[in-house]
Amino acid sequence: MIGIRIQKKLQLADQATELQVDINLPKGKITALSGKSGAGKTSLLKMIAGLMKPDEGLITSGDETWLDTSAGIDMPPQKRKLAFVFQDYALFPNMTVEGNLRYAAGKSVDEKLIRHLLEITQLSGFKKVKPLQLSGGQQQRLALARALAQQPDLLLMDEPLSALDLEARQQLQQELLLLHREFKFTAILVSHDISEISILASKVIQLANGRVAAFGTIEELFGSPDRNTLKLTGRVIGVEEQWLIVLVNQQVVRLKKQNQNYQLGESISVQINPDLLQY
Ligand SMILES: Nc1ncnc2c1ncn2[C@@H]1O[C@H](COP(=O)(O)OP(=O)(O)OP(=O)(O)O)[C@@H](O)[C@H]1O
Repeated sequence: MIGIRIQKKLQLADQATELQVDINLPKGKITALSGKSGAGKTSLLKMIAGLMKPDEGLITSGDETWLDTSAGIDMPPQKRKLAFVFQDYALFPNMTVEGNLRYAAGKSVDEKLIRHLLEITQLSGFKKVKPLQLSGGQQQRLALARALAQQPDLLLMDEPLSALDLEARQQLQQELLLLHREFKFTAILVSHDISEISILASKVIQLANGRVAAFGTIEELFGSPDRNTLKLTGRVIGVEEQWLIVLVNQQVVRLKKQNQNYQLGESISVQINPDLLQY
């Protein structure tokens, strides 16, 4: 488990002047971090990574303490076992695809892991190619593979797929899911995309007014009728075994099926947390 308790004075978008977060991240799961622009999502990631100093805080990863301001502990970023994937791929342009992975793996290169990562991200045929010769989707796959080659305790992803077009994005979501099934890494995923969150994350942290406004499963935040939810009309655009894919407010949402009799194109009533529809 990764324990995160931080406090920092910040001028946030919704007039709040302090970011205060106290959460325990479940191990081996992807947790989504959502909130409006300027809510403090990137700042929170930077503090976890050691790139921004909180006024007060305690961050632990298993038995390791990454930060404890009361004890004067502040582990430098390179010592914290974490990896990043950002929107802009930040790859080493002068190294080949394989070189990028080897460099990330460090001194103790696990050849089997490198081969496997190349295979699963469909980059085996591009081993000797430099990143700039790859498509956007391939570059982002390489960025993901490179992050996993580091075998981090925590993977931080800040809108990793938002620069890609819809098709590449949906494909990468599936691959990310495959990679997660295989490697069971613990991750935080900043995303504004409800369908992406519902596909990839098992829990969602919602930041608002400098606080954790909600922290729960997708169903708890998106679909529970006893919460402060909005009733909207959506159109069924996909029917899966347990899930319905619904277009609502120009967004694609994945909802648990209530019964078996849904038709493609049918209008249905859905209940959604309104805060999650305002981006
Ligand atoms: N180093 C810093 N010192 C002081 N304030 C900062 C610093 N970095 C960011 N901020 C402020 O903190 C607020 C939150 O910014 P942050 O980038 O964390 O938001 P965000 O939720 O990631 O937004 P977006 O979704 O637009 O990326 C902003 O108002 C920003 O101006």
